[in-house]
Amino acid sequence: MSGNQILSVDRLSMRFGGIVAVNDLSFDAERRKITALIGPNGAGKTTVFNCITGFYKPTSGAIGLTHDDGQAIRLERLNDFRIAKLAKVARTFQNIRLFPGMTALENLMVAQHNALMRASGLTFLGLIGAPSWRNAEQAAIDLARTWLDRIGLLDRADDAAGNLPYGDQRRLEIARAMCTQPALLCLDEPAAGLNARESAALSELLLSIRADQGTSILLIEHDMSVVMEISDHIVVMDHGVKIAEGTPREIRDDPKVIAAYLGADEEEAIAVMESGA
Ligand SMILES: Nc1ncnc2c1ncn2[C@@H]1O[C@H](COP(=O)(O)OP(=O)(O)OP(=O)(O)O)[C@@H](O)[C@H]1O
Repeated sequence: MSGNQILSVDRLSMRFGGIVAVNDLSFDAERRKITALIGPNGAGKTTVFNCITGFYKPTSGAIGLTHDDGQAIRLERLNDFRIAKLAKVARTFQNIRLFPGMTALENLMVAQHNALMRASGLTFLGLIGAPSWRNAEQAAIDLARTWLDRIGLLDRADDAAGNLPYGDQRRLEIARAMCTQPALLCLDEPAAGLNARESAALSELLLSIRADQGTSILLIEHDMSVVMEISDHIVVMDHGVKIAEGTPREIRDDPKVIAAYLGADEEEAIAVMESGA
């Protein structure tokens, strides 16, 4: 870690009645890097996302986000709307949540609703067609079209989002999140259900977002080919706790991680590794 963190999760815990979904978890995500949060089913990954994005109020712990200009924001004190607006954290969900009856372009325009409402003077300037509103609307259309182009869907701008192939819908969701111009992009299993070609396109898109926009990315993903290829840093959870963190190479060779995925203990995992299985 370079000390240039955008996100700092400090001793986060989340309980649901008797279930401890996240237990005293601490990790950092570095600015302009891709950090992956991995672990077996039920490890607590989505719960961490829900705490970061304000869908859950953590039982205890702190979640700090620091903008480029040094402004520090405590996310656990804000609701989801303010986290999106003030902290500029955007997310996607495990299940696609596009507006299926709206066009691809319209889905990207909706994402810019807050900026457009401000420019419209809360609709008045929009109603009279003021130049400031028209400029803002054109800028929103341009941004939406830029992202459609980036994901290879410009020629399908006017098609209903629900009619697009599954892999295209996944990329459209990411484009929609990017239209909010986030500082931190949180993606919950973006490769779920994708074939090998679509997964490769996704990896390419995420690497280009990191390189071109300088956006910091936090990624939950079960597809290890994607995780190992694009992550700068990996945090591994099991049963609500962090069991390892490091580079893809360090994580790949960690017996604790292999044991967690096999549902075995560490010694069995070492035996599996040594057997070359
Ligand atoms: N709202 C909730 N109420 C009760 N229990 C919950 C709630 N949300 C999550 N849990 C429990 O917390 C634990 C962690 O769940 P979580 O969905 O965070 O895991 P995950 O690592 O994201 O799993 P997966 O990879 O399967 O999506 C599970 O035991 C789950 O049943």
